Amino acid sequence: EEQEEDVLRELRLFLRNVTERLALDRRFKAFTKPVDIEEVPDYLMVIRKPMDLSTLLTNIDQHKYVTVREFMSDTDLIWQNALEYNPDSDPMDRHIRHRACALKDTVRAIIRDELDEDFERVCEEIRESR
Ligand SMILES: COC(=O)[C@H](Cc1ccco1)c1ccncc1
Repeated sequence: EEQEEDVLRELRLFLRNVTERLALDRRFKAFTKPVDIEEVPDYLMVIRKPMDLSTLLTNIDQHKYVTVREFMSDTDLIWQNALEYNPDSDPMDRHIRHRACALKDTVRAIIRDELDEDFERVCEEIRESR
């Protein structure tokens, strides 16, 4: 009902704010847009589910996320894909992996500090009711 839509609207505002703050962080530049398949032709053979910050914003606007947990599953894809596709010891791979780990830690810290657990519980109840 209307109160549920108010909750989901507030969820989308929170998720947009988090995503935009991540996209402004220079460390996460490589995560702002989909990996360029022309530049990396084998990417889709290695990575089954690409994800990036611009796609998160599109998903938010398409009402894909009803809980923060669902949003976190997609943010986890971003850094997990980077660790998987860039596993070597050369400096480039080490650099993107360090940034991937920074993205993981930053998202978790924001959610821990800024998400009220009662709010997420209400979102989970809406999810289960649908
Ligand atoms: C999330 O970004 C990536 O996984 C690409 C993979 C990639 C390899 C070559 C071109 O792009 C990346 C971009 C920048 N620096 C390292 C790796």
